[in-house]
Amino acid sequence: MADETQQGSTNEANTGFLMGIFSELLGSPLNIALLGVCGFLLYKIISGRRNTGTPAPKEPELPPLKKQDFTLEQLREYDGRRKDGRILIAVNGKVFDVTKGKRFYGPGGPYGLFSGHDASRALATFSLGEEALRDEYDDLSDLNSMQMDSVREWEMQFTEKYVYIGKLLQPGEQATEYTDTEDEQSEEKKDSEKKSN
Ligand code: HEM
Repeated sequence: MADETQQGSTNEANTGFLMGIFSELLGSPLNIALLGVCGFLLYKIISGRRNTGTPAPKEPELPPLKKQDFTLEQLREYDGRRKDGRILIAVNGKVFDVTKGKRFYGPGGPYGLFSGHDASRALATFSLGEEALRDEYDDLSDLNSMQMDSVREWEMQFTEKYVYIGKLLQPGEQATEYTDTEDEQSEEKKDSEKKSN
């Protein structure tokens, strides 16, 4: 009996706690807007993943890109709408081929605005607004240490998942002349990644 009474008050406490979180979440227009954005992103990610019944014909994989560095202008060409649909994104000064993540970064995808851009500031500040994507080279010098840690974490995630193509060049910086051996090395890395997947 005492157990039942205790159980009852624990349930009440839990319900009260959940109600508290719920009213906190819906308590301000900003929170409601953020919940809306998150819901929209989840919807986009889930609907991009959902099987429609008839499997889409598999698109041929693009040939690997030669190792090379990019200026911001050159990077912009790779937004998934031009250049055979290839998509490149820079994170913390490194350019990655994210074409295989087309459902995220392709036109209409939840993170499509990053395509052909340096996404470092947007990722560091958890922002999906245009203001986080600069037209000029962004040295990120105004970000705080937590935001810089976050950029480095994203860089690690991208390094694990996608192929690194080259550096994002600062204004006036010369592009590196990569040798064919370096290209072969990145090919070998890609092959061994494919085998381990
Ligand atoms: C709060 C709302 C958000 C929700 C619910 C959400 C949800 C998700 C989920 C479920 C995934 C994993 C998808 C998968 O692996 O299948 C994902 C990946 C990702 N999200 Fe979000 N997200 C949110 C906000 C954001 C924001 C604000 C940014 C950037 C500023 C962001 C950037 C990313 C990136 C870059 C990926 C990785 C895609 C990849 O693997 O290449 N997300 N998100």
